[in-house]
Amino acid sequence: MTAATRVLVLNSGSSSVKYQLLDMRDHTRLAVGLVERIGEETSRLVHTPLTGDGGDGEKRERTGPIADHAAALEAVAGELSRDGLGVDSPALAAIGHRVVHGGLKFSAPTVITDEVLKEIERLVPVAPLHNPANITGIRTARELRPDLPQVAVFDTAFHTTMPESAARYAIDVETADAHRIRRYGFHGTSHAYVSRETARLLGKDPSEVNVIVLHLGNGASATAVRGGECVDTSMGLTPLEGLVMGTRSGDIDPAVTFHLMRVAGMSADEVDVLLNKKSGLVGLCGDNDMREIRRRIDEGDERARLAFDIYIHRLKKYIGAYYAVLGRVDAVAFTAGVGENAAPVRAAAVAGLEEMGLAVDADLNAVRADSARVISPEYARVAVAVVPTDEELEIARQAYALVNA
Ligand SMILES: Nc1ncnc2c1ncn2[C@@H]1O[C@H](COP(=O)(O)OP(=O)(O)O)[C@@H](O)[C@H]1O
Ligand SMILES: CC(=O)OP(=O)(O)O
Ligand SMILES: [Mg+2]
Repeated sequence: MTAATRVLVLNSGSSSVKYQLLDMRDHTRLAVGLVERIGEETSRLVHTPLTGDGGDGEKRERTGPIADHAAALEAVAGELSRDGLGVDSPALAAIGHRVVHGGLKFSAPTVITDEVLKEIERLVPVAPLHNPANITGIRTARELRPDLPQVAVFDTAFHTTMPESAARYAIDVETADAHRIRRYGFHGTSHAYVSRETARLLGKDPSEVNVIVLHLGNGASATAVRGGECVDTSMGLTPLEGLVMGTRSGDIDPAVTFHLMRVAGMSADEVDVLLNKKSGLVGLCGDNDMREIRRRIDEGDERARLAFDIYIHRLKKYIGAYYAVLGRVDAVAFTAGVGENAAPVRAAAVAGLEEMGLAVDADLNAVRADSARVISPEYARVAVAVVPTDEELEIARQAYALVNA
């Protein structure tokens, strides 16, 4: 009988599923893929079986409507089967799931029982774009392999070390406690992985370094990490607080909400949709993809320019804030889709911060690479780095460690 050493990881987002199948003996990727634009006519599945020696197999791509997350996961299971990597394989040790909101209960990876699933469902109102997709992923995977441990790895877990001074909102304590209103933070799996990889890049132990991690994807968040532990993060009760994002506003005066309800006659749900789906970059200029925004700026588009400037202004404020929170900063790490790929964002975010020891070398910043790298000049006191995130690998590691514990 084959030893069960593989882990399938499902990272279900609001309209996408990213997945990886890994062999945990040496962390070899056996297949990677993505289903995007779920629920639209132009859904796209890209599946790549990998040869195991680091080389890519033949990439398979198909477009056409995929109605929902359940259908997306069926399609993924089908693709894996075609390569002899089906979820029915006895080599599979666990399925690891990214779960965005774990509330107060979960600060570590957890084997999913009916009880755990119920708690994840209870948290839907505080992660309306994310937890429902995660739940569908879990249900579908359970139906496919009821015998296999399904492990939840929570975005919120890494942030449970935040001191109360950072985690509490300055609102009435009884009301806050009655409704579990506090700052939870998200993207924790990425912040944990990237802060560790940044320490490694500097040749130091994570316990020795203070890092500001800037996870800039569709959702975006900043975290202040002191000696390997999160001490502050920009997202709050929900993934809406903090930085300007693709479709989310990030920080606003909370009074905007009741102003919109009282004066503009909007319902709570309408405000929710406005701030989560019609704000951020898309609300400011109609596009949420940083590539498209840069292209428009190059053509002289003023709205795209303003959207970019607002995005950068907020980012810079958080760098300054977390510098102050940490007192001493060893590195600022850029990660996720925008952070890893958009050199103009990195350059603009630290421009003018030389007095704080922060600078970017234009040539190093322009290099395109898949590996972690320092992009600050030799003389700079603080290392600025690009550190690719790997939420799937981190989820696989945690899930595998748990089932083997
Ligand atoms: N080459 C690139 N240049 C600039 N931005 C990019 C590039 N590639 C991806 N992005 C940005 O990354 C975003 C997606 O980031 P990602 O981390 O994959 O997000 P998520 O996991 O939240 O879906 C895209 O919306 C786009 O704005
Ligand atoms: C929590 C969150 O914002 O996740 P994502 O960036 O995947 O939307
Ligand atoms: Mg992401």
